[in-house]
Order: sequence, then C-alpha cells, then structure tokens
Amino acid sequence: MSKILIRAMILPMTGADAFFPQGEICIEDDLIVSVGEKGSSPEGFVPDRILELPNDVVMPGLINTHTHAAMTLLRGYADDLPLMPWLNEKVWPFEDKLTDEDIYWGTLLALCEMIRSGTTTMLDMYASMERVAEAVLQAGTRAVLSRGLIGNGPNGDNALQENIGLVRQYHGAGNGRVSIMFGPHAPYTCSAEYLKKVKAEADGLNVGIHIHVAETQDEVNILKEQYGKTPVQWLDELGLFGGHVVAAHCVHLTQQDIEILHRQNVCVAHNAESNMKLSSGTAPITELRSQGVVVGLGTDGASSNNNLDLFGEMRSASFQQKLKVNPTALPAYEVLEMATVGGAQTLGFENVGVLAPGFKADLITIDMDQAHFYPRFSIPAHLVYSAHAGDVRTVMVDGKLLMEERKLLTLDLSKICQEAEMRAKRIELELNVK
Ligand SMILES: CSC[C@H]1O[C@@H](n2cnc3c(O)ncnc32)[C@H](O)[C@@H]1O
Ligand SMILES: [Zn+2]
Repeated sequence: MSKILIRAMILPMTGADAFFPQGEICIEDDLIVSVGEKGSSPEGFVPDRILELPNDVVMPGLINTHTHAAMTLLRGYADDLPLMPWLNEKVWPFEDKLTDEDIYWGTLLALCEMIRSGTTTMLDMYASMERVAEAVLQAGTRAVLSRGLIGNGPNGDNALQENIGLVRQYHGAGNGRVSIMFGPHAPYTCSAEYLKKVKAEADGLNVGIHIHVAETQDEVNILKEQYGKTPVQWLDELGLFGGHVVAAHCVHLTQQDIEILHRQNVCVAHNAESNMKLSSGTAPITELRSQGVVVGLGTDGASSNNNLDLFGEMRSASFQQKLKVNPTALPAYEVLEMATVGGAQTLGFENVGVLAPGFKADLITIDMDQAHFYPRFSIPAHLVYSAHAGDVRTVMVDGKLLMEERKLLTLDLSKICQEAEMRAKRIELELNVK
C-alpha cells in the first residue's frame, strides 16, 4: 500500500477552465484519490511521501498513439528520403539484421527517451514484441503493443500467430499496463485475404487493430490502381473497420473518407513531424476533429522524426495546422487534449488521460521556474509553445515513480545508450560488409 501527496500547480485536463494554482493531488497505490485546491485531501489520508513542487505543473502523462520504439536504433541512419525509398532502400535492409535482443535494447532506449520527455503510454508496432513487452514491464510505463504484420510475403502467417500468442501471454500484464492489438502494417503491404484473416482474429480475441493508412499520395495511387478505391474506402469495404481501430497518419483523405472514419469510430494517430520529414503531407486534422473524429498524437519511429518528444510534437502539430488553415487552428489547450484525453480515447482507455479521482495515477510534473516560462500568462500556451522534453522533472505511472529530479528510477540510462550504440554499429558493419 503506498500513499503519495503532491503539492503543485495542477492542470487536470478535465476542462479548459480547470486549473489549481496551489493544488493537491492524493494517490493511493495505482489510483488518484483526490485532486483539488490546497486543503482538499480527504480526511484521514496520511501520505507516506509528500512531493512539494510549488513551481511545477502536474498534468496527465503524455500518450504517444503511434510509434515503432526500437527504431531508435536507426536514428540518423536513413534521413532525407521519401517514405517508399526510405523503407525499401534503407530501413527494411537494416531491420532484416535486427535480433530479438537488438529490439529489446532499442525499445529500452526509446523508453528512456519517452520517460525523460513525459510520455507515459505508447502504442507500438514492431517485431519481437515479447521482448518489447518485457522492456515495458521493466521500465514501468504503460503500452499497447501490436505485432507489425506484413502480409504479402511468406512470413505473414507466422507473424499473425505471434500476434495471437502476444494477446494470450501479455494482454493485461503488469496490472493492466500492457495490452495488445493486431498490427497489419498497411493496405499496400497486406492483401485483402490477409487483412480479413487479421480482422477475424482481432474480433475473436476482442482486441483492436493498429494500421498505417493513407500516409502518402503514392499509397493512394497504388490503392486506386489496384482496387479503384482510396485506402479508407478499401479498408471499409473489406470490413476492417467497425471494431476498435487506430489508423496512423491519415494524411491524404477525401471528404467521403472522413465521413467513413467518423461513422466507423476509427481513431486517428496524427504524426505531424514524421509526415513533414518524409514530405508525406499535412493531415486534415482540423477537418477530422471538427467532424467528430477522435485524434491522438504520435511521433512515429525515431528514424522519421528523429526523436520521441511529444512536447515538440504538440508544438509542431499546432503550428502546422496554423500554417495550413489559419492562426486560430489547434490552439494550445486543444493540442494538450490530443496528447492526453484524445490519446487515451484513441487507445481505448477509460481510466487514463485526465487527473481525476478513480483514474490511474499516470502523471508528470514540469518545472515552470525557468526563463522560457515567464511571465505566466497562460500555462497551456507555455506547455505547448515553449516547453521542451528537458523541462519534465517527475514521471509517475500506475502510482509508481519512474523519474524524480530527471533521474530514471527503473532503467540504467548509460548502460542502455552503450548497448544501443554497439548494436546499431554492428548492424551498420554487417550491411557494409555484404
Ligand atoms: C512490420 S513492423 C512495422 C514496420 O513499419 C515500418 N515503418 C516505420 N515508420 C513507418 C511509416 O511512417 N510508414 C510505414 N511504415 C513505417 C517499420 O520500419 C517496420 O518495418
Ligand atoms: Zn509508423
């Protein structure tokens, strides 16, 4: 039994006006017990630990709704290319050399970076997901994991069996911190027959689907040529939608596509920085949100971003929509919602994403006593437009502290950096020798 009291400014993300300048939040085990102004702690609540952080803002932990964590090992290896040549010429040859152990260490590196930048939950898609699950359980974060399924080749059925095994072994592991979805890679790498098989398995096991959709104009062209339909219309016709689906990217959409996404309750993972770096395009986020589609934020992998910092991602997402639409588009509080409440909705969580009694104690504190946060006109504006990863002081997931005073408590950062360096360089050497 653990009882923690945090005294700080509190931005609970329960509504645009909710803010406690001298707040108190009480946590018992994995749950939030109370949130309010000074003196609001329940009678008889005797904390084992009090964190006095009067110059910090406490807010819900950030939620990364689309990433490939172990791609930290490719950071800086394949830059300045569009998606298809990036994948075919650089990324997939490198990934062919990855061992399960490489993926474990690459994921640990990602988790160090995520915790240090205030991300408490991720939706991941990759291979060797048992090792990814072990890394997450060790780090103490929350994660939804999906086995990336490329269904046009001989390995498609094996990968699908791995995804099924993952559900059986890890769905609900770590006090519910780990859950599983199916991860068909994209409509251009999975046949119709394969996608139908994946959907049947996902429905049978009552878990969701995580897929790249309409990321580039090339993808739309390929689908139109092969099937005479846009990616969204094709997936809808196949029956892939209708359950819990997270569609990553959704850059190139028609009005009819947006209506389908809304009707089928498909949630969108928006990856502004990856879409910019690969020159994929600007997703119609303002239109999606105004037409009722739930949107969360993602970084994508560290090879197309090149970091996993959701503070940077919030700023980019907002500025990109302002450039595309007008300066009133995606104001700070709405972007914060996308990174917290919207992320939780996207991943299907009902007890994560805001700071309120009965919700999971997944929270971060940000040190506001820094030059770039004065004067304090607007806390949401400062968090989105001025903050960066290094401002995060404290991270808690499921009521457990994972970082204090920027020191990681569950992971050995220098050992993980060394291992990642050694493993990435080994693969580079293997590729050059061939
Ligand atoms: C089979 S595991 C997942 C697979 O996805 C690749 N990937 C990473 N980023 C993207 C992206 O933006 N679009 C499409 N595919 C991507 C990753 O390298 C893995 O091979
Ligand atoms: Zn991706």
